[in-house]
Amino acid sequence: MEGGKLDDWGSSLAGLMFIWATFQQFFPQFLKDYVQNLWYKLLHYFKPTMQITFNEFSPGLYRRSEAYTVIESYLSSKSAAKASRLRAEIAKESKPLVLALDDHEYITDNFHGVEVKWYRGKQIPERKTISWSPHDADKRYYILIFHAKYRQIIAEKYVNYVLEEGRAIQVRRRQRRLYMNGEGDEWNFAVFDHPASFDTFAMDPQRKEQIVDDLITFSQGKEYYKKIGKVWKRGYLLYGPPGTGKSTMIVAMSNLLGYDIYDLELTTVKDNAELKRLLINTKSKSIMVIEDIDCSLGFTGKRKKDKNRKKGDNPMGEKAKEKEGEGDESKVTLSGLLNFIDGIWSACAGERIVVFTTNHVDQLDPALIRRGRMDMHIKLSNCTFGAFKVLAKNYLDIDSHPLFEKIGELLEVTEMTPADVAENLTPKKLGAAVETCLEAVIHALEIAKEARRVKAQKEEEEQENETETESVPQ
Ligand SMILES: Nc1ncnc2c1ncn2[C@@H]1O[C@H](COP(=O)(O)OP(=O)(O)OP(=O)(O)O)[C@@H](O)[C@H]1O
Repeated sequence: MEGGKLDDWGSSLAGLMFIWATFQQFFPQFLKDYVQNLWYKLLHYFKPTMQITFNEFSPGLYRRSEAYTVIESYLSSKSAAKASRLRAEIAKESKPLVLALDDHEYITDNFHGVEVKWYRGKQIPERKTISWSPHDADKRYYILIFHAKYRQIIAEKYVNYVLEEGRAIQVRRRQRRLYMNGEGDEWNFAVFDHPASFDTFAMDPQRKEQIVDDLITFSQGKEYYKKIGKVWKRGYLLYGPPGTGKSTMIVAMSNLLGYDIYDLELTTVKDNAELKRLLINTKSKSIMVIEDIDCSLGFTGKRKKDKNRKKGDNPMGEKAKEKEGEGDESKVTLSGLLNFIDGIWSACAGERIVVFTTNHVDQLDPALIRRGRMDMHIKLSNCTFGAFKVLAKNYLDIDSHPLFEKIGELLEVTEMTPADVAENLTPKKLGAAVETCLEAVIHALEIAKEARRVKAQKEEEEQENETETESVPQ
Protein backbone atom coordinates (compact mmCIF):
# COMPACT_ATOMS: atom_id res chain seq x y z
CA MET A 1 0.00 0.00 0.00
CA GLU A 2 1.23 3.44 -0.88
CA GLY A 3 2.29 5.59 2.04
CA GLY A 4 1.48 9.25 2.30
CA LYS A 5 1.78 12.35 4.41
CA LEU A 6 -0.82 14.95 5.15
CA ASP A 7 1.99 17.54 5.50
CA ASP A 8 1.28 21.04 6.79
CA TRP A 9 -2.20 21.30 5.36
CA GLY A 10 -3.68 19.02 8.00
CA SER A 11 -1.99 21.04 10.75
CA SER A 12 -3.05 24.38 9.25
CA LEU A 13 -6.59 23.12 8.95
CA ALA A 14 -6.65 21.99 12.56
CA GLY A 15 -4.99 25.25 13.68
CA LEU A 16 -7.48 27.39 11.80
CA MET A 17 -10.30 25.35 13.21
CA PHE A 18 -9.09 26.25 16.66
CA ILE A 19 -9.15 29.98 15.81
CA TRP A 20 -12.53 29.58 14.14
CA ALA A 21 -13.94 27.74 17.18
CA THR A 22 -12.77 30.54 19.47
CA PHE A 23 -14.33 33.37 17.48
CA GLN A 24 -17.41 31.70 16.03
CA GLN A 25 -19.42 32.19 19.20
CA PHE A 26 -19.52 35.93 18.51
CA PHE A 27 -21.03 35.52 15.00
CA PRO A 28 -24.65 34.97 14.09
CA GLN A 29 -25.52 31.54 12.67
CA PHE A 30 -25.94 32.58 9.00
CA LEU A 31 -22.48 34.16 9.04
CA LYS A 32 -20.97 31.09 10.64
CA ASP A 33 -22.43 28.81 7.92
CA TYR A 34 -21.29 31.15 5.18
CA VAL A 35 -17.71 31.45 6.44
CA GLN A 36 -17.47 27.72 7.07
CA ASN A 37 -18.63 26.83 3.53
CA LEU A 38 -16.28 29.36 1.99
CA TRP A 39 -13.41 28.04 4.02
CA TYR A 40 -13.97 24.41 2.99
CA LYS A 41 -14.29 25.34 -0.69
CA LEU A 42 -11.07 27.32 -0.56
CA LEU A 43 -9.22 24.56 1.19
CA HIS A 44 -10.42 21.92 -1.21
CA TYR A 45 -9.47 24.05 -4.18
CA PHE A 46 -5.82 24.32 -3.13
CA LYS A 47 -5.36 20.94 -1.48
CA PRO A 48 -7.83 18.11 -1.88
CA THR A 49 -8.12 17.08 1.74
CA MET A 50 -11.24 15.32 2.94
CA GLN A 51 -12.82 15.16 6.31
CA ILE A 52 -15.38 13.07 8.16
CA THR A 53 -17.20 14.48 11.17
CA PHE A 54 -18.36 12.33 14.08
CA ASN A 55 -20.79 14.23 16.27
CA GLU A 56 -21.31 13.52 19.95
CA PHE A 57 -25.09 13.55 19.55
CA SER A 58 -27.09 12.62 16.49
CA PRO A 59 -30.00 14.99 15.79
CA GLY A 60 -33.03 14.07 17.89
CA LEU A 61 -31.20 11.45 19.96
CA TYR A 62 -30.48 11.88 23.66
CA ARG A 63 -27.82 9.20 23.86
CA ARG A 64 -24.23 9.90 22.93
CA SER A 65 -23.40 8.43 19.58
CA GLU A 66 -21.65 5.08 19.89
CA ALA A 67 -19.19 5.95 17.11
CA TYR A 68 -18.20 9.11 18.99
CA THR A 69 -17.52 7.31 22.29
CA VAL A 70 -15.62 4.51 20.58
CA ILE A 71 -13.45 7.02 18.69
CA GLU A 72 -12.86 8.85 21.96
CA SER A 73 -11.57 5.60 23.51
CA TYR A 74 -9.35 4.91 20.51
CA LEU A 75 -7.88 8.41 20.52
CA SER A 76 -7.34 8.42 24.27
CA SER A 77 -4.93 5.50 23.80
CA LYS A 78 -2.90 7.65 21.37
CA SER A 79 -3.30 10.99 23.10
CA ALA A 80 -1.09 10.34 26.12
CA ALA A 81 1.94 9.92 23.86
CA LYS A 82 1.12 12.39 21.09
CA ALA A 83 -1.14 15.29 22.11
CA SER A 84 0.18 18.37 23.89
CA ARG A 85 -3.09 19.23 25.71
CA LEU A 86 -4.95 16.48 27.51
CA ARG A 87 -8.03 16.09 29.68
CA ALA A 88 -7.94 13.68 32.61
CA GLU A 89 -11.21 12.02 33.52
CA ILE A 90 -12.63 8.95 35.17
CA ALA A 91 -14.97 7.51 32.59
CA LYS A 92 -18.19 5.83 33.71
CA GLU A 93 -17.51 2.22 34.78
CA SER A 94 -13.92 2.53 33.66
CA LYS A 95 -11.08 1.34 35.88
CA PRO A 96 -8.07 3.61 35.27
CA LEU A 97 -7.97 7.38 34.92
CA VAL A 98 -8.35 8.20 31.23
CA LEU A 99 -6.21 10.83 29.50
CA ALA A 100 -8.13 12.12 26.52
CA LEU A 101 -7.65 14.73 23.80
CA ASP A 102 -8.63 18.22 24.97
CA ASP A 103 -11.04 20.53 23.11
CA HIS A 104 -9.61 22.15 19.97
CA GLU A 105 -6.59 19.91 20.09
CA TYR A 106 -5.44 17.58 17.33
CA ILE A 107 -3.25 14.53 16.97
CA THR A 108 -1.77 12.62 14.09
CA ASP A 109 -2.31 8.94 13.46
CA ASN A 110 -0.76 6.63 10.94
CA PHE A 111 -2.46 3.72 9.19
CA HIS A 112 -0.22 1.55 7.00
CA GLY A 113 1.86 4.60 6.14
CA VAL A 114 -1.11 6.92 5.48
CA GLU A 115 -1.12 9.90 7.78
CA VAL A 116 -4.39 11.26 9.13
CA LYS A 117 -5.27 13.96 11.63
CA TRP A 118 -7.95 13.97 14.26
CA TYR A 119 -9.35 17.20 15.60
CA ARG A 120 -11.62 17.49 18.60
CA GLY A 121 -13.99 20.41 18.27
CA LYS A 122 -16.57 22.00 20.48
CA GLN A 123 -19.65 23.87 19.38
CA ILE A 124 -21.02 26.27 21.94
CA PRO A 125 -24.81 26.79 21.81
CA GLU A 126 -26.02 30.23 20.79
CA ARG A 127 -28.08 30.79 23.91
CA LYS A 128 -27.05 29.43 27.28
CA THR A 129 -30.14 28.09 29.03
CA ILE A 130 -30.59 25.99 32.12
CA SER A 131 -31.66 22.67 30.70
CA TRP A 132 -31.28 18.93 31.25
CA SER A 133 -31.23 18.25 27.54
CA PRO A 134 -27.81 17.36 26.12
CA HIS A 135 -28.83 19.26 22.97
CA ASP A 136 -28.66 22.54 24.90
CA ALA A 137 -25.16 21.87 26.22
CA ASP A 138 -21.82 22.29 24.44
CA LYS A 139 -21.60 19.79 21.61
CA ARG A 140 -18.39 18.09 20.78
CA TYR A 141 -17.28 16.36 17.65
CA TYR A 142 -14.27 14.69 16.13
CA ILE A 143 -13.10 15.48 12.63
CA LEU A 144 -10.97 13.02 10.73
CA ILE A 145 -8.85 14.84 8.13
CA PHE A 146 -6.97 13.04 5.37
CA HIS A 147 -5.75 13.48 1.83
CA ALA A 148 -8.51 12.88 -0.70
CA LYS A 149 -6.47 10.32 -2.62
CA TYR A 150 -6.73 7.97 0.38
CA ARG A 151 -10.50 8.26 0.51
CA GLN A 152 -11.08 4.56 -0.15
CA ILE A 153 -8.64 3.11 2.35
CA ILE A 154 -9.74 5.53 5.07
CA ALA A 155 -13.47 5.12 4.54
CA GLU A 156 -13.35 1.36 4.03
CA LYS A 157 -10.57 0.21 6.29
CA TYR A 158 -9.24 2.81 8.69
CA VAL A 159 -12.59 3.86 10.14
CA ASN A 160 -13.53 0.21 10.80
CA TYR A 161 -10.13 -0.38 12.34
CA VAL A 162 -10.58 2.60 14.67
CA LEU A 163 -14.04 1.38 15.72
CA GLU A 164 -12.82 -2.15 16.41
CA GLU A 165 -9.77 -1.00 18.34
CA GLY A 166 -11.84 1.54 20.28
CA ARG A 167 -14.36 -1.12 21.29
CA ALA A 168 -11.59 -3.45 22.41
CA ILE A 169 -10.06 -0.62 24.49
CA GLN A 170 -13.47 0.05 26.08
CA VAL A 171 -13.82 -3.62 27.01
CA ARG A 172 -10.32 -3.72 28.53
CA ARG A 173 -10.94 -0.58 30.56
CA ARG A 174 -14.48 -1.30 31.59
CA GLN A 175 -15.08 -2.92 34.94
CA ARG A 176 -16.24 -6.46 34.56
CA ARG A 177 -19.94 -7.16 35.07
CA LEU A 178 -21.54 -10.20 36.62
CA TYR A 179 -25.10 -10.66 35.37
CA MET A 180 -27.76 -12.80 37.02
CA ASN A 181 -31.17 -13.65 35.62
CA GLY A 182 -34.02 -12.63 37.88
CA GLU A 183 -37.73 -12.74 37.22
CA GLY A 184 -38.63 -12.98 33.55
CA ASP A 185 -36.14 -12.31 30.79
CA GLU A 186 -34.24 -9.45 32.44
CA TRP A 187 -30.66 -9.60 33.63
CA ASN A 188 -29.51 -7.79 36.78
CA PHE A 189 -25.85 -7.03 37.16
CA ALA A 190 -23.22 -6.14 39.70
CA VAL A 191 -19.79 -4.72 38.93
CA PHE A 192 -17.31 -7.36 39.91
CA ASP A 193 -13.63 -7.17 40.59
CA HIS A 194 -12.42 -10.68 41.38
CA PRO A 195 -8.63 -10.99 41.33
CA ALA A 196 -8.46 -14.67 40.24
CA SER A 197 -6.27 -15.20 37.21
CA PHE A 198 -4.58 -18.04 35.37
CA ASP A 199 -1.28 -16.94 36.95
CA THR A 200 -2.64 -17.75 40.39
CA PHE A 201 -4.70 -20.76 39.30
CA ALA A 202 -3.27 -23.99 40.71
CA MET A 203 -3.07 -26.60 37.98
CA ASP A 204 -0.58 -28.62 36.03
CA PRO A 205 1.34 -25.87 34.12
CA GLN A 206 1.17 -27.65 30.74
CA ARG A 207 -2.57 -28.16 30.92
CA LYS A 208 -3.01 -24.57 32.05
CA GLU A 209 -1.04 -23.34 29.05
CA GLN A 210 -3.21 -25.40 26.70
CA ILE A 211 -6.36 -23.84 28.15
CA VAL A 212 -5.00 -20.29 28.01
CA ASP A 213 -3.85 -20.82 24.39
CA ASP A 214 -7.25 -22.21 23.47
CA LEU A 215 -9.03 -19.21 24.97
CA ILE A 216 -6.76 -16.67 23.29
CA THR A 217 -7.01 -18.46 19.94
CA PHE A 218 -10.79 -18.35 20.27
CA SER A 219 -10.89 -14.66 21.14
CA GLN A 220 -8.77 -13.82 18.10
CA GLY A 221 -10.65 -16.15 15.80
CA LYS A 222 -13.21 -13.81 14.21
CA GLU A 223 -11.94 -14.34 10.67
CA TYR A 224 -11.41 -18.06 11.21
CA TYR A 225 -14.98 -18.66 12.39
CA LYS A 226 -16.26 -16.62 9.48
CA LYS A 227 -14.16 -18.66 7.07
CA ILE A 228 -15.40 -22.01 8.34
CA GLY A 229 -19.00 -20.77 8.53
CA LYS A 230 -19.46 -21.33 12.26
CA VAL A 231 -20.92 -19.09 14.94
CA TRP A 232 -18.10 -17.45 16.92
CA LYS A 233 -18.55 -19.32 20.17
CA ARG A 234 -16.87 -22.05 22.18
CA GLY A 235 -18.07 -24.35 24.91
CA TYR A 236 -16.07 -25.49 27.93
CA LEU A 237 -17.17 -28.22 30.31
CA LEU A 238 -15.50 -27.93 33.72
CA TYR A 239 -15.89 -31.01 35.85
CA GLY A 240 -14.40 -32.32 39.05
CA PRO A 241 -15.07 -32.63 42.79
CA PRO A 242 -16.17 -29.61 44.83
CA GLY A 243 -13.33 -27.24 45.72
CA THR A 244 -11.13 -28.02 42.71
CA GLY A 245 -11.52 -24.53 41.23
CA LYS A 246 -14.35 -24.68 38.68
CA SER A 247 -15.82 -21.30 39.65
CA THR A 248 -12.34 -19.82 40.07
CA MET A 249 -11.44 -20.87 36.54
CA ILE A 250 -14.49 -19.08 35.13
CA VAL A 251 -13.34 -15.86 36.78
CA ALA A 252 -9.81 -16.41 35.45
CA MET A 253 -11.29 -16.83 31.94
CA SER A 254 -13.26 -13.62 32.32
CA ASN A 255 -10.21 -11.70 33.52
CA LEU A 256 -8.01 -13.12 30.78
CA LEU A 257 -10.34 -12.11 27.95
CA GLY A 258 -12.07 -9.12 29.54
CA TYR A 259 -15.49 -10.75 29.09
CA ASP A 260 -18.53 -10.22 31.29
CA ILE A 261 -20.12 -13.21 33.00
CA TYR A 262 -23.78 -14.19 32.66
CA ASP A 263 -24.60 -16.58 35.48
CA LEU A 264 -27.71 -18.36 34.27
CA GLU A 265 -29.87 -19.93 36.97
CA LEU A 266 -31.86 -22.42 34.91
CA THR A 267 -34.26 -23.36 37.71
CA THR A 268 -35.82 -19.90 37.64
CA VAL A 269 -36.36 -19.86 33.87
CA LYS A 270 -40.01 -20.48 33.05
CA ASP A 271 -39.80 -22.08 29.65
CA ASN A 272 -37.80 -22.38 26.43
CA ALA A 273 -39.19 -19.12 25.09
CA GLU A 274 -37.96 -17.25 28.17
CA LEU A 275 -34.56 -18.91 27.77
CA LYS A 276 -34.43 -17.62 24.19
CA ARG A 277 -35.35 -14.10 25.28
CA LEU A 278 -32.65 -14.18 27.95
CA LEU A 279 -30.13 -15.13 25.30
CA ILE A 280 -31.17 -12.26 23.04
CA ASN A 281 -30.75 -9.85 25.95
CA THR A 282 -27.08 -10.68 26.40
CA LYS A 283 -24.10 -8.85 24.97
CA SER A 284 -21.21 -10.10 22.94
CA LYS A 285 -17.78 -10.78 24.53
CA SER A 286 -19.28 -12.67 27.40
CA ILE A 287 -19.23 -16.00 29.21
CA MET A 288 -22.57 -17.72 29.69
CA VAL A 289 -22.26 -19.94 32.75
CA ILE A 290 -24.57 -22.69 33.92
CA GLU A 291 -23.15 -24.01 37.18
CA ASP A 292 -24.00 -27.50 38.39
CA ILE A 293 -25.77 -28.32 35.16
CA ASP A 294 -26.57 -31.78 36.54
CA CYS A 295 -28.76 -30.15 39.19
CA SER A 296 -30.75 -28.21 36.62
CA LEU A 297 -31.66 -30.93 34.17
CA GLY A 298 -32.78 -34.46 34.92
CA PHE A 299 -32.28 -37.72 33.17
CA THR A 300 -35.24 -37.22 30.85
CA GLY A 301 -34.01 -33.85 29.77
CA LYS A 302 -36.81 -32.15 31.72
CA ARG A 303 -35.74 -29.60 34.23
CA LYS A 304 -36.67 -30.52 37.78
CA LYS A 305 -37.43 -27.72 40.17
CA ASP A 306 -35.56 -29.26 43.03
CA LYS A 307 -34.62 -26.56 45.41
CA ASN A 308 -34.08 -28.97 48.31
CA ARG A 309 -31.27 -30.73 46.60
CA LYS A 310 -27.78 -30.06 47.92
CA LYS A 311 -24.93 -29.35 45.53
CA GLY A 312 -23.08 -32.58 46.27
CA ASP A 313 -26.10 -34.88 45.88
CA ASN A 314 -26.02 -37.36 43.09
CA PRO A 315 -28.70 -36.06 40.72
CA MET A 316 -29.96 -39.52 39.99
CA GLY A 317 -29.77 -40.59 43.62
CA GLU A 318 -32.87 -41.58 45.56
CA LYS A 319 -33.72 -38.01 46.42
CA ALA A 320 -33.68 -36.94 42.81
CA LYS A 321 -35.70 -39.95 41.69
CA GLU A 322 -38.39 -39.18 44.25
CA LYS A 323 -38.74 -35.75 42.72
CA GLU A 324 -39.05 -36.98 39.16
CA GLY A 325 -42.50 -36.42 37.78
CA GLU A 326 -43.28 -33.77 40.36
CA GLY A 327 -41.95 -30.83 38.38
CA ASP A 328 -45.21 -29.45 37.00
CA GLU A 329 -43.53 -26.06 36.52
CA SER A 330 -40.72 -27.66 34.52
CA LYS A 331 -40.83 -26.20 31.05
CA VAL A 332 -37.19 -25.82 30.03
CA THR A 333 -36.30 -28.97 28.17
CA LEU A 334 -33.03 -30.48 27.09
CA SER A 335 -33.81 -29.60 23.48
CA GLY A 336 -34.58 -26.02 24.60
CA LEU A 337 -31.16 -25.84 26.20
CA LEU A 338 -29.45 -27.37 23.17
CA ASN A 339 -31.12 -24.76 20.98
CA PHE A 340 -30.00 -22.09 23.40
CA ILE A 341 -26.39 -23.23 23.05
CA ASP A 342 -26.16 -23.71 19.33
CA GLY A 343 -29.48 -23.16 17.63
CA ILE A 344 -30.07 -20.36 15.13
CA TRP A 345 -30.62 -17.90 17.96
CA SER A 346 -27.17 -18.51 19.41
CA ALA A 347 -25.78 -16.48 16.49
CA CYS A 348 -27.47 -13.33 17.86
CA ALA A 349 -25.14 -13.16 20.83
CA GLY A 350 -21.88 -12.66 18.89
CA GLU A 351 -18.53 -13.61 20.37
CA ARG A 352 -19.44 -15.90 23.23
CA ILE A 353 -18.15 -18.62 25.54
CA VAL A 354 -20.49 -21.13 27.17
CA VAL A 355 -19.35 -22.88 30.35
CA PHE A 356 -21.06 -25.75 32.14
CA THR A 357 -19.78 -26.96 35.47
CA THR A 358 -20.63 -30.23 37.13
CA ASN A 359 -19.49 -32.52 39.91
CA HIS A 360 -21.08 -35.52 38.11
CA VAL A 361 -19.96 -35.55 34.49
CA ASP A 362 -21.02 -39.17 34.03
CA GLN A 363 -24.64 -38.25 34.77
CA LEU A 364 -25.01 -35.76 31.94
CA ASP A 365 -26.81 -36.45 28.72
CA PRO A 366 -24.09 -37.10 26.09
CA ALA A 367 -25.92 -34.80 23.63
CA LEU A 368 -25.38 -31.90 25.99
CA ILE A 369 -21.63 -32.26 26.22
CA ARG A 370 -20.64 -33.68 22.86
CA ARG A 371 -17.71 -32.00 21.09
CA GLY A 372 -18.94 -29.13 19.01
CA ARG A 373 -21.19 -28.12 21.88
CA MET A 374 -18.78 -28.41 24.77
CA ASP A 375 -15.61 -28.19 22.69
CA MET A 376 -13.13 -28.56 25.51
CA HIS A 377 -13.67 -30.87 28.50
CA ILE A 378 -11.53 -29.71 31.41
CA LYS A 379 -11.09 -32.04 34.33
CA LEU A 380 -10.27 -30.27 37.57
CA SER A 381 -8.65 -32.68 39.89
CA ASN A 382 -7.40 -32.88 43.44
CA CYS A 383 -4.21 -31.01 44.19
CA THR A 384 -1.12 -32.25 42.37
CA PHE A 385 2.42 -31.26 43.33
CA GLY A 386 2.56 -28.83 40.38
CA ALA A 387 -0.67 -27.19 41.57
CA PHE A 388 0.65 -27.08 45.15
CA LYS A 389 3.72 -25.13 43.99
CA VAL A 390 1.46 -22.48 42.43
CA LEU A 391 -0.50 -22.20 45.68
CA ALA A 392 2.71 -21.96 47.74
CA LYS A 393 3.85 -19.13 45.47
CA ASN A 394 0.47 -17.37 45.80
CA TYR A 395 0.10 -17.73 49.54
CA LEU A 396 3.68 -17.75 50.85
CA ASP A 397 5.63 -16.24 47.97
CA ILE A 398 8.08 -19.13 47.83
CA ASP A 399 9.22 -21.25 44.87
CA SER A 400 10.89 -24.00 46.86
CA HIS A 401 11.47 -25.18 50.41
CA PRO A 402 12.99 -28.29 52.05
CA LEU A 403 9.48 -29.32 53.20
CA PHE A 404 8.22 -29.46 49.58
CA GLU A 405 9.62 -32.96 49.10
CA LYS A 406 7.56 -34.38 51.97
CA ILE A 407 4.43 -32.59 50.71
CA GLY A 408 5.03 -33.97 47.19
CA GLU A 409 5.25 -37.53 48.55
CA LEU A 410 2.07 -37.12 50.58
CA LEU A 411 0.14 -35.63 47.64
CA GLU A 412 0.95 -38.72 45.61
CA VAL A 413 -0.64 -41.09 48.10
CA THR A 414 -3.61 -39.07 49.26
CA GLU A 415 -6.25 -36.72 47.89
CA MET A 416 -6.88 -33.14 48.87
CA THR A 417 -8.64 -30.40 46.93
CA PRO A 418 -6.75 -27.19 46.05
CA ALA A 419 -9.35 -25.39 48.21
CA ASP A 420 -8.27 -27.42 51.28
CA VAL A 421 -4.56 -27.03 50.55
CA ALA A 422 -5.09 -23.28 50.11
CA GLU A 423 -6.92 -23.06 53.41
CA ASN A 424 -4.04 -24.82 55.21
CA LEU A 425 -1.48 -22.57 53.56
CA THR A 426 -3.27 -19.45 54.77
CA PRO A 427 -1.33 -18.02 57.74
CA LYS A 428 -3.49 -18.19 60.84
CA LYS A 429 -1.56 -15.43 62.59
CA LEU A 430 -0.07 -12.21 61.33
CA GLY A 431 3.62 -12.79 60.54
CA ALA A 432 3.37 -16.60 60.86
CA ALA A 433 6.51 -18.38 59.66
CA VAL A 434 6.51 -20.16 56.28
CA GLU A 435 7.43 -23.42 58.07
CA THR A 436 4.30 -23.18 60.24
CA CYS A 437 2.06 -22.96 57.16
CA LEU A 438 3.84 -25.81 55.35
CA GLU A 439 3.68 -27.97 58.48
CA ALA A 440 -0.07 -27.28 58.64
CA VAL A 441 -0.36 -28.68 55.10
CA ILE A 442 1.73 -31.75 56.04
CA HIS A 443 -0.42 -32.30 59.14
CA ALA A 444 -3.67 -32.08 57.13
CA LEU A 445 -2.28 -34.42 54.46
CA GLU A 446 -1.22 -36.98 57.09
CA ILE A 447 -4.72 -36.92 58.61
CA ALA A 448 -6.22 -37.40 55.12
CA LYS A 449 -3.79 -40.24 54.44
CA GLU A 450 -4.73 -41.98 57.67
CA ALA A 451 -8.46 -41.52 56.98
CA ARG A 452 -7.93 -43.02 53.55
CA ARG A 453 -6.09 -46.02 55.03
CA VAL A 454 -8.84 -46.65 57.59
CA LYS A 455 -11.52 -46.39 54.89
CA ALA A 456 -9.68 -48.79 52.58
CA GLN A 457 -9.21 -51.26 55.46
CA LYS A 458 -12.89 -51.09 56.34
CA GLU A 459 -13.92 -51.68 52.72
CA GLU A 460 -11.56 -54.65 52.54
CA GLU A 461 -13.06 -56.15 55.71
CA GLU A 462 -16.59 -55.64 54.40
CA GLN A 463 -15.68 -57.34 51.15
CA GLU A 464 -14.14 -60.27 53.02
CA ASN A 465 -17.32 -60.61 55.12
CA GLU A 466 -19.46 -60.57 51.97
CA THR A 467 -17.31 -63.29 50.37
CA GLU A 468 -17.57 -65.43 53.53
CA THR A 469 -21.38 -65.03 53.64
CA GLU A 470 -21.63 -66.02 49.98
CA SER A 471 -19.56 -69.19 50.54
CA VAL A 472 -21.66 -70.42 53.56
CA PRO A 473 -24.03 -73.11 52.13
CA GLN A 474 -27.74 -72.24 52.42
N1 LIG B 1 -7.16 -24.74 41.27
C1 LIG B 1 -7.26 -23.74 42.14
N2 LIG B 1 -6.38 -22.72 42.11
C2 LIG B 1 -6.44 -21.73 43.00
N3 LIG B 1 -7.35 -21.66 43.97
C3 LIG B 1 -8.25 -22.65 44.06
C4 LIG B 1 -8.26 -23.73 43.15
N4 LIG B 1 -9.26 -24.55 43.47
C5 LIG B 1 -9.86 -24.03 44.52
N5 LIG B 1 -9.27 -22.89 44.88
C6 LIG B 1 -9.63 -22.04 46.03
O1 LIG B 1 -10.72 -22.69 46.67
C7 LIG B 1 -11.89 -21.90 46.71
C8 LIG B 1 -13.08 -22.73 46.20
O2 LIG B 1 -12.90 -23.01 44.84
P1 LIG B 1 -14.08 -23.00 43.77
O3 LIG B 1 -15.30 -22.40 44.34
O4 LIG B 1 -13.54 -22.41 42.51
O5 LIG B 1 -14.30 -24.55 43.59
P2 LIG B 1 -15.44 -25.30 42.77
O6 LIG B 1 -14.78 -26.45 42.09
O7 LIG B 1 -16.17 -24.34 41.92
O8 LIG B 1 -16.36 -25.83 43.94
P3 LIG B 1 -17.94 -26.21 43.87
O9 LIG B 1 -18.06 -27.41 42.96
O10 LIG B 1 -18.25 -26.53 45.29
O11 LIG B 1 -18.64 -25.01 43.36
C9 LIG B 1 -11.63 -20.72 45.82
O12 LIG B 1 -12.05 -19.54 46.45
C10 LIG B 1 -10.14 -20.68 45.60
O13 LIG B 1 -9.56 -19.76 46.47
